[in-house]
Amino acid sequence: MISVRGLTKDFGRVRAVDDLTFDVAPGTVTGFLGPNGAGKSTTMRMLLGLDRPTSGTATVGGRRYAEHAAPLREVGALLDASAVHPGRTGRTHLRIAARTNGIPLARVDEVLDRVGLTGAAGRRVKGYSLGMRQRLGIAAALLGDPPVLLFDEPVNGLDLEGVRWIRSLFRECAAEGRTVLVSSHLMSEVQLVADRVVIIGRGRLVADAAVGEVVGAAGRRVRVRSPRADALARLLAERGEVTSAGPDELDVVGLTEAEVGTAAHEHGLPVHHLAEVAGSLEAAYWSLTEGEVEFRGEDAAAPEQEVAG
Ligand SMILES: Nc1ncnc2c1ncn2[C@@H]1O[C@H](COP(=O)(O)OP(=O)(O)OP(=O)(O)O)[C@@H](O)[C@H]1O
Repeated sequence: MISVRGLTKDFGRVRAVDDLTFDVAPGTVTGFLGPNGAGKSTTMRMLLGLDRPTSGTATVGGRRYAEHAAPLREVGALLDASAVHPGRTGRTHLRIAARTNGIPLARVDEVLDRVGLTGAAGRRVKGYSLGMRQRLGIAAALLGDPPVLLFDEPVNGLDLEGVRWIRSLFRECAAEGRTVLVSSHLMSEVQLVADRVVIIGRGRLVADAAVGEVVGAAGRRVRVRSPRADALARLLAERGEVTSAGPDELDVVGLTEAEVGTAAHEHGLPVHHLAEVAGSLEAAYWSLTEGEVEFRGEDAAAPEQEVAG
């Protein structure tokens, strides 16, 4: 269980985290989202005792990091996969961590196996690819078999197979009853793997809810294509909210597929395509964090996903 209460962190005049309160429950994967500079890393660092809160508390299992007798057994974290001595082998890196934390050495080979690094364990880390370093960082996080896991941008540097692997690892960890908090800027990735999301902007809480709830709030719509889109738009505008989605294409909010199809049919307007479009986490994220972003391109449009059928 992760518990954040009134957490605030100032760096000089910059308020990086601003009165943040949320919980992350065991048995779930929770995505931790926010624009660059929103305060995700700072929050994670405070959970790990690496930064001291200006006020408020960040606890794991009911205690601050420093209050745990054996912190690696309580919380495992992947923050910066490059923070490993390059001259050491992967196995040596983990053995040192095990020894200094009173963890049996036999655990080292178990976690190497779990992250698929057994074959490379005897090689020096400087020869590792970015993906292998990520795997080593994840092995270190799992070393103490902790009930709470924190991952900061864990997908960075992983290839497609690595991404699939890490997705299933998160799910397995949650199924084992662990609390898994994963920060990411890859919205589609989070939508695939997370049960819940905590979204922050400028250090403040923007959303803390189930993924489905957040996506639902972004609003589903019906997309319809017709060679007589103008006439159809006039007709549908009497009943719902209609916007142009491209040449001959409309998006309709407030009507079902059946209502759009029936209305078109009744007025003899041809329809070449008709489908419900699901709101994506990305669309929800943009609408929730609008105004929370300090630096953003002019046309950061949010792509949507079409629901099959
Ligand atoms: N050690 C520090 N000294 C001064 N300012 C800092 C420090 N660490 C973070 N900040 C500032 O605090 C704010 C939050 O940064 P943080 O790295 O926590 O955001 P983030 O959400 O993790 O962003 P990103 O996705 O870019 O990693 C930013 O304005 C950042 O510049």
